[in-house]
Amino acid sequence: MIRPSQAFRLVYISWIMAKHGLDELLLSIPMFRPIRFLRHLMWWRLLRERDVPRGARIRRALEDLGPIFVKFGQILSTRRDLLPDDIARELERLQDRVPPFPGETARSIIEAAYRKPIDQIFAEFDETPIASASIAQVHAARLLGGPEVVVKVLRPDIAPVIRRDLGLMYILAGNIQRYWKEGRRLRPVDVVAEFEKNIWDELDLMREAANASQLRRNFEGSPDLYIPEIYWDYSRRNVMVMERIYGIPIGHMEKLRAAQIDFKALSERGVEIFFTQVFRHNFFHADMHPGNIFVTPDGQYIAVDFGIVGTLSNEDKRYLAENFIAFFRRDYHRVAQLHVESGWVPKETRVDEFEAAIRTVCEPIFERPFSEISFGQLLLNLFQTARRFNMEVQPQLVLLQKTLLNIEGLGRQLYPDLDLWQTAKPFLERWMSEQLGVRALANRLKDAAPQWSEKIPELPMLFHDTLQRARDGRLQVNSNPEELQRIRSEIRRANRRTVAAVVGGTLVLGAALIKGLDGYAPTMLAGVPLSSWVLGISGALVWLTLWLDSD
Ligand SMILES: Nc1ncnc2c1ncn2[C@@H]1O[C@H](COP(=O)(O)OP(=O)(O)OP(=O)(O)O)[C@@H](O)[C@H]1O
Repeated sequence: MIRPSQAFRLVYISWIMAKHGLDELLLSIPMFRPIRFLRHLMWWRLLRERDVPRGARIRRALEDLGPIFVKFGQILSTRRDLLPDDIARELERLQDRVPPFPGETARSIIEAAYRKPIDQIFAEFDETPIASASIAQVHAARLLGGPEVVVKVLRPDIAPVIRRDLGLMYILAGNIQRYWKEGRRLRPVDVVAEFEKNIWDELDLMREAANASQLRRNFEGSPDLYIPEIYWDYSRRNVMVMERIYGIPIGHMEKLRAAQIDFKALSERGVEIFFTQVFRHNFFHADMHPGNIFVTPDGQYIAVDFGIVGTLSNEDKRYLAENFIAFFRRDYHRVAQLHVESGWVPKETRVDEFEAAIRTVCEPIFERPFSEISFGQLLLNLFQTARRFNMEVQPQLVLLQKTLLNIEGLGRQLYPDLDLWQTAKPFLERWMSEQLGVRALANRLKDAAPQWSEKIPELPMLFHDTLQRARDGRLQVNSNPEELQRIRSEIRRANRRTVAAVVGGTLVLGAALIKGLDGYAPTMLAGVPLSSWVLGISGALVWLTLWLDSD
């Protein structure tokens, strides 16, 4: 059911879409058909630039619809596996820059979060933000103890706006899915659901602080990457305080050149850091846009903004590494086989057909020199192909592919001849050899060693205790209750069968004896020979026992 506030917003959305020439798209949805005539009242349709490409029109509409839609567009731009290229490229240009909220508001949010006046926390607090985005803004400050920090403050009242806009996105996505055949392929409702999860996560700065702490620990003492420290005592759900860093923004090539940075080494280090995060730490910074990366004069990277991170399962990592290696050997058969063996595509997929499809999309890529090949593009092509063969590409893999594209973009901007494969290959091959074969087994045993060293000293006592219980008849084996029940009724049945056999056998034997004696002088009971009584009763007993047995 649509609420009145949503209805107004829906009319506004329709208005904006019409303004950017997206009305055909909108009016193909039956819900909007009754207002089709409004189109003719929109005089600016006459002024509209008819030759503006559709991607640009969509981008402008999202910008007009506000920061939540802009954020949605940004995330959508990474779904190149779903979107046509022209639209994805335009959406990448969406800027998440919105007017800052007043510094005074930031101050009162901080005071409410700490329940004390701001001057009891900070010696200095700059009310003019360093940066302001749709979810939060960042202020420079200095703690009373002396260290320089930045304070990230969540936008006030952002949650209701997100809730309202998400509600509308679901309505639109539901209608697109229902009524627009071409749109169905894009799985709009799933896309909105994924966006919803991400955006709520970003509203908890404690989560971002925890991500930062984990990354900092992973790179403790590393000369390659520095992560600023989080001041936990001052971090809340809507306020986060961290060490202020100074570095040259990665996009400022002139400044990097002036600092005599070795661009080749820097770009290769970037790739290594990424692969280390994915394969060794299993935790990667997944928002690697240039605004979040800085470089120190001695060539060390610094990263900020930890709202989005990714992790991969061991299977995902194996999948990636094996696929990359097979790809670069141009062993498409192996790539196809890997997908079927691991169940990523249905078991009944024809390996030869899948192989041919992969070859078709990948061969043109290998036409170029290795130094120009993009891993991100390669993965993207693979995902697009695999999707045709019903592979559900997991969101964490899409996140990884997007980050890979960012890293490559940055790397090549720093050093256009960067040979990604040569940089990554030794790393991947080493990792694979650690996962497979004797070395992998040794590693796994080594990993399990601490548990073994705890358990082994307990073994003699355990052994002794078990034997003692067995001797005293106190040994109990715990199994699952259903299994125990099954075993119990089986034993009961066996017992009944034994009783039936013994009772039946004894009575029959008894009857035979009596019959033998009866032969000479039959003993009568109620006019029937005793042997017949015994035979009858034994038969009835055996029958009764067998009947009970059949439960
Ligand atoms: N520790 C820090 N030291 C110095 N500057 C920082 C620090 N953290 C963030 N900044 C500056 O603030 C800007 C915005 O920070 P951050 O990216 O964390 O905010 P955001 O709201 O997530 O923005 P966006 O979503 O646009 O990336 C950064 O690009 C950087 O210039």
